[in-house]
Order: sequence, then structure tokens, then C-alpha cells
Amino acid sequence: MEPPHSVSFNPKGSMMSVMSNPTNIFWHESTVGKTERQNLINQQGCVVWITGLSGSGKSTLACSLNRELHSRGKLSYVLDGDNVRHGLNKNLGFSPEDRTENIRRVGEVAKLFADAGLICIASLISPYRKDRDACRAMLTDANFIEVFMNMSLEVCERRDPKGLYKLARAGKIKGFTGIDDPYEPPLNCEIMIEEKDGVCPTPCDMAGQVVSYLDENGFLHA
Ligand SMILES: Nc1ncnc2c1ncn2[C@@H]1O[C@H](COP(=O)(O)OS(=O)(=O)O)[C@@H](OP(=O)(O)O)[C@H]1O
Ligand SMILES: Nc1ncnc2c1ncn2[C@@H]1O[C@H](COP(=O)(O)OP(=O)(O)O)[C@@H](O)[C@H]1O
Repeated sequence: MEPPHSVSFNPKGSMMSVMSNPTNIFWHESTVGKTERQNLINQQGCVVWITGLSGSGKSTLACSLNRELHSRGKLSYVLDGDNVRHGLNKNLGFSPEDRTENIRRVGEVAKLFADAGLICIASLISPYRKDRDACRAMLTDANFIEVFMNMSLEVCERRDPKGLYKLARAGKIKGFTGIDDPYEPPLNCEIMIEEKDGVCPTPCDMAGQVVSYLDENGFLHA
């Protein structure tokens, strides 16, 4: 694994400073490498990054994909925006800065899971292109698989399972993605999920589309 830029700690363990060129800390290489871990579980670690509007079906796809991979004997783990915001990112809101930090942290965790050999499924709105691209840059390009839930705002708003669009339209939530905060669609995603003839693919079909990609690109074998 590549040594990243890092945080410096004093001998008592408290944080001293954050810097891009750390001093006095050293990368410690493990004696067991990624290839050995992957051979053990016969798969290639990667990140499947699912992006799209609230209500576009990110969590539904993440769950369905996770289940399908599990049934094929493949190890995967879901990092869902809503869930991660209950723990690791509970101190973050929805300002542009907080969203960027939310995505950065999840990107770093996803990178660790991929290094462990897992197929890490990250499902977050991740509305800003530069933040998603920064996560892509944390991995070798092929190991970051961006899945765009290309559902119209109309579809998402019609679904509105949590009633958040209604609140946003009523002005009771400020800065809601797609209403008064931007969503920047990917320019070069690996996979696009979209309606055909006005019909949305089923969760099973959406997962199938991603599994086919993983299979064709060698991720389901070491
Ligand atoms: N202002 C605003 N904008 C968008 N979404 C909001 C907002 N406030 C709360 N929520 C709820 O938070 C969920 C999105 O969290 P994420 O971590 O995926 O968002 S982000 O990637 O940091 O933009 C999102 O969940 P999903 O509907 O599953 O996408 C919403 O339920
Ligand atoms: N492919 C689909 N077909 C029909 N309904 C769907 C589909 N995917 C998601 N839904 C429904 O749309 C709503 C939002 O889905 P969800 O996965 O929670 O979206 P997100 O995680 O992007 O907010 C849920 O009620 C879900 O059951």
C-alpha cells in the first residue's frame, strides 16, 4: 500500500499537526500484502462508488449488490452515507465543506477496505465531482468503479421515502441536493443505471449490471 500524507503524533499520542509532507512519522510496511489477501479470498479488492440524488436508489442497489456478491461467495461491505453519518461522520452536516470532508473520510475508509481485498460499496450522494475524483485518485484508476444513478429529479421527488424533498420544497430544509444545492453528474463513470422507456430497472437488474462489470473486469477472481 502507498504511504499517504499524514498526521503527526507526539509521544503521548495527541495530534500535533496535519501536513502533506510529514516529518518524524514513517510508513510501516506489512509483511502480508494485498495480493496474498486477495489470493486467500479469490477476488480483487476495489471500490464501487454509487453516486446520485437522494431517492435515486443508491442504498437499494448497494444492498442488492451486497447480497448478490455474498451469494456468490464474494466478500463485500457497504459504506452508506446515512449510516456513516451516525458514527464516523456524526460531526458533519451538509455545508459544501462538510460534504467534502464526508466524502474524503469515506474515500479513505473505502481505500482501506479495498486494500484488505474486499469489494467496498460506497453509496453516498457525493454531489461534487471534484470530491469523487479525489477518491478515485486515492486508488489505482481501474479499482475505482463509479456508478451513476441517473434518475431524474422528478422520479426521486415522486419517491421521496423520507419526506425530505417535501420539506426542502417548503423551505424547511436549506441546501438540499437537487433543490437548492447542486448535483454534478459524472462525466466518465464506469456504469450508468437509468430508466429505459420510462421504466426503472429492478434492484436485481441493477445489481446484475454491476456484477457483470466486476466479472468482466476480473474482480471476482484473484
Ligand atoms: N441537505 C441535504 N441534502 C441532501 N441529503 C440530505 C440533506 N439533509 C439530510 N439529507 C439526508 O442525508 C443523506 C445524504 O447523506 P450523504 O452522506 O450521502 O450526503 S453527501 O454525500 O455528503 O452529500 C440523504 O440520504 P439518501 O436519501 O439516502 O441519499 C438524506 O436522507
Ligand atoms: N429500482 C427501483 N425500482 C423501484 N423503486 C426503487 C428502486 N430503487 C429504489 N427504489 C425505491 O426508491 C426509494 C429510494 O431508494 P433508496 O435506495 O433509499 O435511494 P437513495 O439511497 O438514493 O436515497 C425507496 O423507497 C426504494 O424502495
